[in-house]
Formats: sequence, structure tokens, C-alpha cells
Amino acid sequence: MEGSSNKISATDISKSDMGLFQSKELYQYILETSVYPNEPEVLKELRNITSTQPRSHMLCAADEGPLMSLLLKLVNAKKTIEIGVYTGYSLLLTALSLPKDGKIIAIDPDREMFEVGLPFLRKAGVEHKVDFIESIALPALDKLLEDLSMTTMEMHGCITL
Ligand SMILES: C[S@@+](CC[C@H](N)C(=O)[O-])C[C@H]1O[C@@H](n2cnc3c(N)ncnc32)[C@H](O)[C@@H]1O
Repeated sequence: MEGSSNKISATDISKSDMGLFQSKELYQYILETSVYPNEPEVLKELRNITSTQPRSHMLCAADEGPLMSLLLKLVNAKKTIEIGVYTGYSLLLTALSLPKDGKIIAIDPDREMFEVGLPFLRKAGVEHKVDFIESIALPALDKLLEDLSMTTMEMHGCITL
């Protein structure tokens, strides 16, 4: 659609950030009347701490949380992989949305930022669901696949230990 009037120009960037709403006022209204009042306290605390950290623009938007949580519950997710943790807002949100025996493999090369959010995972009582891997994603995913095929071979009796 090159040249079409639907193309987003640099000056429209902030408008495009509003997604479907296309109005800062409406977006603000939805945040204040629906999103923030329903955001669990521990997520609110993590959001506030994260706003004092370097690169806090990377934090996931508050209105993405309820949608992610709904989708995780709809598909009855038990195991997830989080690629790109930062301080762990979406990680904590996922951990709160999974059942008690749910598991998350969380991958990020930046352990320092993960540790900013770790006390909030503990406070919410969901730390046991998270297995943090300090790495960039691709080699960590390759290793997970390798381990999975080893386990499958063991299950089928291809390897004797
Ligand atoms: C946009 S932030 C993630 C936001 C986070 N999900 C949240 O809810 O706040 C991106 C993160 O990806 C990490 N990252 C960058 N390159 C990566 C890679 N190749 N593999 C895994 N994580 C990576 C960065 O260290 C950073 O913490």
C-alpha cells in the first residue's frame, strides 16, 4: 500500500501507539477506568519500580496485560516460554495466569534486570514456576530442543543410562 493515505508517517507515531482507539483521551479513559483498577497490586508495584530503571520504555503496556492473561486462560496454558524478560512484567503476569503447577522458561541475556523483578515473583508466590536462562534466545532454544529429543529417546528406550 505504498503511497496510500493509510501509511503511518513519523509524525503519526504517537497516534499509531493508540492502536484501535486512535485517541489519546479514549486510551487514557480506558487505562484509568478499566486497566489500572484491575491490575494486580504486585504488577502495579513492578511497573512503578521498572519506571525508574534504564530503558523503561521496554516495559510492556498495561493494557496488554488483561488480554495476555485472558488468552493464557482460554487456551488453558500450563507451559510457556518467555523470550525477552527485562524486569519481568509479562513474566509475572504469565506466572499469575498459569495454574499452580504451570512452568515458564524465561530467556534473557540480562540477568541484572531479571533480578530487579525477582522480589515481585517471590512476593506473588510464583517464583517456583519460573526457570530463568541467562542467554540470548536461539542457543537456549536449540539446547531445549536437544534436551527434549534426548528425553524422547530415553522414553522410547533409545538410550540406556
Ligand atoms: C522489550 S524488552 C521485554 C519486555 C518484557 N517482556 C516486559 O514485560 O517488560 C526486551 C528484552 O529482550 C532482551 N533481549 C534482547 N535480545 C535478546 C535475544 N536475542 N534473546 C533473548 N532476549 C533478548 C533484552 O535484554 C530485553 O530485556
